[in-house]
Amino acid sequence: QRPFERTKGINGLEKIIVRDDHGRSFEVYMYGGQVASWKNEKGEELLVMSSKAIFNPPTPIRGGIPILFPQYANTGPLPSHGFVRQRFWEIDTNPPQLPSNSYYKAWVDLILRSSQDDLKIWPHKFEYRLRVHLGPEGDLVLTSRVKNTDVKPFNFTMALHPYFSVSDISEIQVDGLQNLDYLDQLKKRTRFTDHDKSITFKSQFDRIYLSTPNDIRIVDKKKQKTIVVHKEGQVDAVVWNPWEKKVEDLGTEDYRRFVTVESAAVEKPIIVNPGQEWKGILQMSVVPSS
Ligand SMILES: O=P(O)(O)OC[C@H]1O[C@H](O)[C@H](O)[C@@H](O)[C@@H]1O
Repeated sequence: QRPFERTKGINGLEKIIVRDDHGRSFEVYMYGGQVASWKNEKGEELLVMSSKAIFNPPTPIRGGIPILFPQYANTGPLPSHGFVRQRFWEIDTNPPQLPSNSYYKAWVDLILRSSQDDLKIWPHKFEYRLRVHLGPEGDLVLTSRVKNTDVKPFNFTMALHPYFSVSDISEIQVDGLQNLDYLDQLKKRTRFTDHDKSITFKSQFDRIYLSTPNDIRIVDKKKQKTIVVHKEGQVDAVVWNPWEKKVEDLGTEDYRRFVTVESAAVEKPIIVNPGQEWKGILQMSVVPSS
């Protein structure tokens, strides 16, 4: 394994920096296990951090890739989006092997175990293992493994919430979600079917697409790039842009620079039996397009 660098980030919060041999890199904060940066070989940042992000626990960090677990949004009794984005994760020094272990060149393994306090709000013992790695082409991959270390089954909803950098929100389109059902979060999660050829953005947008294909594309004509979002083990996808809606810790013009396309499990909670493990993959790559 390439050694990773453990250093102090904003406000003294600890972060890990991982680089590969081609000059690509990513950064993960121990707080939230949250990826805060992903750069290609030219040093270009591919994710967005809010210009007003607050690096002060227990406030969640606005930007990068928050992990929303064990509850997506306010779909249950927990605080919105669960609590792991507000916990301090640890380095996983002895992670169980993944099938494709030899393929990893630049990676880090983190772990979060439920604490006594967590058990008071969500009474299920778990271990959440997160591997973040750079693939051979500079793609960023998050492998999540959630183990039930308790004596009874539990279920959860979740999402990985990347703030993808785009040239301009009004210039991009999202492809791969045509003819699917979605829950419109701006209409009390009413169910509709999307008959548009592709998604474009003209105002606030907040939808949970249900049982989607594995690949979704964010086409950015201005940048001549396409971001491919590939997901496994999480059947839904959330697409969000707040537009003019006031978000406390987001700069007023920040919404123009990002879109979130989230790998999610919302409609059908994931059930994990005692001693068993759920695995999900989110792979993000940027490819040229005309
Ligand atoms: O403000 P947060 O709790 O970080 O949530 C940010 C956003 O997350 C998701 O994308 C939801 O679909 C949105 O409804 C929500 O506004």
